[in-house]
Amino acid sequence: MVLDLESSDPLAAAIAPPPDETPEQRWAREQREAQARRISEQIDEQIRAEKQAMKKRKPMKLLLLGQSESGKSTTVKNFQLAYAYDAFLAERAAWRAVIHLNLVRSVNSILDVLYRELPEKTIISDPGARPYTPGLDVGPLDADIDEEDDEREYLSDFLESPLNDSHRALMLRLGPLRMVQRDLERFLGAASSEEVHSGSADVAPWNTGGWRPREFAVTTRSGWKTALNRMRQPAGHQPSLARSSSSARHSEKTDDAEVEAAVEILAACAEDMWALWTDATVREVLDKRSMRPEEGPGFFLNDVMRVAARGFEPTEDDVVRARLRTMGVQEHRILVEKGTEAGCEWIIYDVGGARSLRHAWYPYFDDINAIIFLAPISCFDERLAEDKRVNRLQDSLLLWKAVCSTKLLAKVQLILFLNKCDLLEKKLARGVRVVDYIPTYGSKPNDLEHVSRCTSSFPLFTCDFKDISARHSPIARMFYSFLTTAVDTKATRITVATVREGIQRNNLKSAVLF
Ligand SMILES: Nc1nc2c(ncn2[C@@H]2O[C@H](COP(=O)(O)OP(=O)(O)OP(=O)(O)O)[C@@H](O)[C@H]2O)c(=O)[nH]1
Ligand SMILES: [Mg+2]
Repeated sequence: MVLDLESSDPLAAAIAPPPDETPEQRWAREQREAQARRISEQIDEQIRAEKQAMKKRKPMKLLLLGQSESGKSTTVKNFQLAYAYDAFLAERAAWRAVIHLNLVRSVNSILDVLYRELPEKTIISDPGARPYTPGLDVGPLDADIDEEDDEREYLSDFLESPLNDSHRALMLRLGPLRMVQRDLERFLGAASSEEVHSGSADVAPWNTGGWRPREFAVTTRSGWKTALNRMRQPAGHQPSLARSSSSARHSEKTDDAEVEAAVEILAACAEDMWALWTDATVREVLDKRSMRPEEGPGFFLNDVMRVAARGFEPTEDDVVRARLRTMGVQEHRILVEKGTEAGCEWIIYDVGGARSLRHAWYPYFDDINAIIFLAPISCFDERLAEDKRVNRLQDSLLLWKAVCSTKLLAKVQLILFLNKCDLLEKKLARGVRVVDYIPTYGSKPNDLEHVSRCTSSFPLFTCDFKDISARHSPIARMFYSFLTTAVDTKATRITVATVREGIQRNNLKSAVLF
């Protein structure tokens, strides 16, 4: 049988010339088709030229600013997810050790609190029961305790501790996690430590001459990229020149062995960690101390059975929620992989936000296209880790004021992300009252809508930032602000797209209308 292709292909049949086409009609059709081909070739050529131009164009430079734990690095991860997914995937496995560290840190900080509920005698009276590795310290890692309070509570707790023998046994079984924390911190380097220099470092050291030239500002050995690079080396990789000596190889082997040992200990402790987290008495003790690890950075206890399992592979969400602080300034190059702007390069500078690290920011103010300033809006009732006298929201406002008034940034687009809206909502729902921390809030409704929105009748957080921008910018500038939850990757993808397009066209529309 001969198959009539033309009649069996509906498309060919649809565009085929009519069978009774006259020579004039045929001439006209061929003219139309030639014209269509020319237009199509012109469009192809235009796209090719635009892509070429995109490649040649100067990269867009974006600087992320904000206090520590405001969500800057989390925002970078959202950019990578949206525009450099392959690069994001390449780093994903490397986050495993960081997530493990986040997990043990949560458990150890809970244990610290529980140890304070136990009379000291109880802890040391039964040392043989501790399945500890020699050299392991006993007691809390956290030195940030009010001694007097502790003693007072210790005396009363001695008489009636809510914890029983099975809690004590559980705590002892989880003891090896202290060693795991230390090993992982040593392995990941300085960025893994949450220790901050306390004291009264300036809110914006560049305004008081306290900044350093760029070459001293970049931390090459201790940032989170360095930590991740170490994790990314596959087994049997070629050692780098810097680490090719036999002692370096020896220390690499020790590191690998320690990380593997950490994985084993975590897997062995998984059920106990879950038992600790879900124990009603433990929760009561944490509540009594107003301790909410689930609202803190890098919280993975709800997923402990998955995260502590051997062979755990971090998901996208895990990576976005993982916490590793930024030291110095980290540069991320994002080559847009798809879409009309494929080939366009972005350089994102992610800075360390602690006060003691802000001296490194100033050299990056030069020659940038835009700044995203992150202010964690949920922090109205918290204090700075580096200076307990300072309210975190107040620090963000002062920092915003300093950035707005910096002359070198007068023509730079500033975009404000009022971040951590999810935590703000939870806090307000829990009954934490804004007026208790910001008396001027008065009797207005204590909900997200009123706290975060800027309206003439409820001028709170957003309005404060807007007023500062209007009053302190050297030349008039538009105010762009977004309410964000950077760990919500779906919602943040939309914000990031709006912001990226806006910066590219220098014409950003605000997501919040005023
Ligand atoms: N619940 C919640 N957590 C967030 C949000 N944004 C960031 N986080 C978490 O807050 C922690 C700190 O975020 P980072 O992005 O590391 O903060 P940073 O501003 O880079 O901090 P530094 O590097 O110290 O300057 C991480 O564990 C994030 O997962 C948010 O909107 N909601
Ligand atoms: Mg960071």
